Amino acid sequence: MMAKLFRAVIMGPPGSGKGTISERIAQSFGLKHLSSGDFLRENIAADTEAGVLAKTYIERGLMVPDHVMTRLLLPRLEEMTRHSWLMDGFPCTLTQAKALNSTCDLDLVISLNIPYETLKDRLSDRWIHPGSGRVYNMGFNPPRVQGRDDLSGEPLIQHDNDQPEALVARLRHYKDVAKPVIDLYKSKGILHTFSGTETDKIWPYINSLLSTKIPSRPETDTQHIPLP
Ligand SMILES: Nc1nc2c(ncn2[C@@H]2O[C@H](COP(=O)(O)OP(=O)(O)OP(=O)(O)O)[C@@H](O)[C@H]2O)c(=O)[nH]1
Ligand SMILES: Nc1ccn([C@@H]2O[C@H](COP(=O)(O)O)[C@@H](O)[C@H]2O)c(=O)n1
Repeated sequence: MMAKLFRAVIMGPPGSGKGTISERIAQSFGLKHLSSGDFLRENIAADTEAGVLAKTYIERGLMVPDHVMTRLLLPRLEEMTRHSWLMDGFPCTLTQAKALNSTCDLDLVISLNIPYETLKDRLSDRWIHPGSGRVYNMGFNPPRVQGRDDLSGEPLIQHDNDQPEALVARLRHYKDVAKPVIDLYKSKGILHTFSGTETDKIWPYINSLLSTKIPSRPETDTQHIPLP
């Protein structure tokens, strides 16, 4: 018999650990990790119409407009009729949340609440493999060879907008746009907020919450179909 599918969203400011925690959730509970940042990078690499448009915003450190994000992501989510998934980085505005709402019913929203000083330290030490989006941190999860991606051996880069000067504006923007989204999910009774400075300390709480919501790994109960 097929298990009930589970739909979750993870929210948080830049550097709060959404990607890191999503990977752990995906591994432990078999949810498909869908990253809005990865979708954007795939579309940019493939030169799609939405990708070309999105690139002009990302290059300037700006948020991609709602209509581009929804046009890009909602069709992908609609295809995922047989998967449990965890969406990372979308929705991040009320317009995006309302659009997602009209596509599916979410079971759970995880919101990460991480102090500014922690975000600043993490991001100034974040290194990225531009080809895959794989993320490293020189203290927390360093690459095996300094400055090189573990899988491809290609050089890692840092983003200018991860540096403290740009971060203040990004965080202010996040707070403004995320507040009504958080309020919406709170009013639906599906919001769970986790605060702290270390992913390893937050993770056990998220793990036990999900253990009460997802009885078994979905891929043992559903057919596993790769993403198109
Ligand atoms: N020192 C430290 N670094 C961490 C911890 N958790 C995650 N990181 C690192 O912090 C950085 C940000 O983590 P991500 O998982 O990319 O955060 P995110 O919320 O997905 O960030 P955005 O993609 O910018 O939205 C990465 O370099 C991680 O390796 C932690 O507990 N301690
Ligand atoms: N809802 C979103 C999500 C992301 N962006 C833009 O993509 C960039 C990369 O995203 P990551 O999650 O991989 O950091 C991000 O800096 C934004 O420019 C967006 O606009 N809207």
